[in-house]
Amino acid sequence: MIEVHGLTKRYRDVVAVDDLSFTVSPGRVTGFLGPNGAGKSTTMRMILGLDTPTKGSARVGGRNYRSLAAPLREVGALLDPAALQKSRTARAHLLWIAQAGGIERKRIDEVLELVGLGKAGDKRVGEFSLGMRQRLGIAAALLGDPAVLMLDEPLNGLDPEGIVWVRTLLKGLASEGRTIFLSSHLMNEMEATADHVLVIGKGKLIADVSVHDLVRQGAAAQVSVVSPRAAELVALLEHTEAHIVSGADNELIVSGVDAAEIGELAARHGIALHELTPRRPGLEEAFIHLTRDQVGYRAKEHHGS
Ligand SMILES: Nc1ncnc2c1ncn2[C@@H]1O[C@H](COP(=O)(O)OP(=O)(O)OP(=O)(O)O)[C@@H](O)[C@H]1O
Repeated sequence: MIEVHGLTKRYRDVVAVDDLSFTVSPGRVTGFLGPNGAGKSTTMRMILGLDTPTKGSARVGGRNYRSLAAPLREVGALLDPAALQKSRTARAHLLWIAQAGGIERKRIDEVLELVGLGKAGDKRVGEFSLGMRQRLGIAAALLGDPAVLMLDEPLNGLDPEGIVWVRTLLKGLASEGRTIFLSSHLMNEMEATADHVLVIGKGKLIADVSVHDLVRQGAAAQVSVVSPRAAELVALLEHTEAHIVSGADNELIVSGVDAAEIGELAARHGIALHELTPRRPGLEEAFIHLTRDQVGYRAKEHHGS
């Protein structure tokens, strides 16, 4: 479990993390979402004792990271896959970390196999693709077989097969009862990977919600409509509750009315439809909706104070 309470980090004139409190529970994958500069990396660095909070606290398994007796066995972390010594082989890199963390040598081959680098152990890290470096970073995080995993942007640079691989790995580790915390701004990938998300903006917590609820509540349902007579359909829809979200050429994205209503309306006027598809809003839309609401709320709050 990760517990963050009132966590704050102020750099000279920037409040990177602003009075943040949350809990990351074991047994599920928790995504950490927020736009660039929202404070995700700074939060993760403070949890790992790499940055000192201006205020507040962060605990892993009930303890401050710096007071953990065997940190690699408690928390595995992937922060910056570029921070590798290029002349070292993958195995030498892992050996260096294992020795510092008091981890037995035989674990190195196990984690190399686990991340699909079994045959690349003796290759120099400098020859690795970004995806291979991510895999090596994950191998390093798993060395101590920790109960908590924290990964900053682990999907960056991975090809689709690599993304599916990380997703399957993380879900499997969560189902063993581990705490999995990963940041990403690839919303759609997060939707398929995480069970729960924490969303931050400008260092503040905006949402702490299950992916299911966020998607369900987050955005209005939309219908995609394609018709060779789209302009006429737009004119007819203007007399209904419909809201045209976007319209390009023959394609319309409509909210406020359902597919059946649009189909009936078109049929009554003899307008052919080439496509009529209800669209389930994704995490990306839900996220945009959520952050937009937050801006309005903040503005009101500011006005009143
Ligand atoms: N060492 C530092 N000195 C000064 N400002 C910093 C420092 N580290 C981070 N910041 C600032 O703190 C804010 C939060 O940065 P952080 O890297 O934590 O965000 P992030 O959510 O991880 O963003 P990204 O998705 O781009 O990685 C940014 O405004 C950043 O410029």
